[in-house]
Amino acid sequence: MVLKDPYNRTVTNLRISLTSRCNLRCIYCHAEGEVNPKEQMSAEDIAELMRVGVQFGIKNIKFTGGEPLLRRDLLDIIRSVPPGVESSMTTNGTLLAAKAAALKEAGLARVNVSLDTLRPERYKAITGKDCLADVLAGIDAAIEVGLTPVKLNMVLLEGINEDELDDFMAFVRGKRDLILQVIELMEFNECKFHGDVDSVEQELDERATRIVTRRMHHRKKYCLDGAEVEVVRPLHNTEFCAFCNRLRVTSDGKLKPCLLRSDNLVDIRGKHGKELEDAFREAVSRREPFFA
Ligand SMILES: Nc1nc2c(ncn2[C@@H]2O[C@H](COP(=O)(O)OP(=O)(O)OP(=O)(O)O)[C@@H](O)[C@H]2O)c(=O)[nH]1
Ligand code: SF4
Ligand code: SF4
Repeated sequence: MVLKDPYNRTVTNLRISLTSRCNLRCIYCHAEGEVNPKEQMSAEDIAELMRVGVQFGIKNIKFTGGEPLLRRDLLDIIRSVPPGVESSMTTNGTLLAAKAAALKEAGLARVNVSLDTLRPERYKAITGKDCLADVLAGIDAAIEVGLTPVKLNMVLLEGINEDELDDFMAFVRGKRDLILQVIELMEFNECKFHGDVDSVEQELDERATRIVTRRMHHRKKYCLDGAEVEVVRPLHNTEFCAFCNRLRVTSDGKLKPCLLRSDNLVDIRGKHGKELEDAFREAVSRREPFFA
């Protein structure tokens, strides 16, 4: 049975934050909208939630964080993804190289890697750590073992990396396993680095040889000179919200109907069986497009 919210949006995508911890300190981090959680869902609770989700029509599961690779039981969690469901993970990539093969073997389909710059000194300025080489090794390893397509998540930051768009396109050009995602910064805490995604879209509109509209969020995917570029522009974008099919789960066990709201969460801590199913239905019924 596939659940629909009151705005006729089906929910097929479950995004589970596995931890709020991270080994980086990005200047713009929104921590998936979580505010200092103290608890963490157990692997067993996550497995049960995924089974309930599948009962209600979930087809894709995304593991996020913080940094999901910091969870010691990550492989167990991936192994418990129900059959027939595609699982993927968004990671900062710093710890990926050594773990890519095991992730693939456990059943993970693909990864998205956060990478805002290809220049070591900028990487350190943005994330607080001088470890760009580790991330690049992680991307190579992910491609090598087939965690593909690997999407590079580049958050557009004014005055910091807007001049690197062509470098990023050159980086993904001709590599069928690599997709560039240019992401609009979401300002949770007054952040002054909001890059101009509209101009990027305009430029891509002019240069692209093919433009595809994805079902999810109606995101645009541009093909140009052998490079594939997707633009993620959520702010004040009513179409993005109208085609949102995602339900989030915070690392401490709350269903979160919208990334940008924290006032309508459904607590699932200690809930099992019928109670958990009811909570799932309740969370879907609380979903509203943020920008309407
Ligand atoms: N407002 C909003 N932003 C989102 C949503 N989903 C993803 N984003 C933004 O998109 C960025 C990239 O998301 P990822 O976790 O890498 O995954 P994705 O690109 O959305 O999903 P896939 O294409 O399935 O890999 C996130 O950091 C958010 O900034 C959403 O539902 N609402
Ligand atoms: S890698 Fe992601 S979770 Fe970690 S600090 Fe950066 S933005 Fe936040
Ligand atoms: S802002 Fe909320 S409703 Fe809009 S796309 Fe993001 S999660 Fe969905």
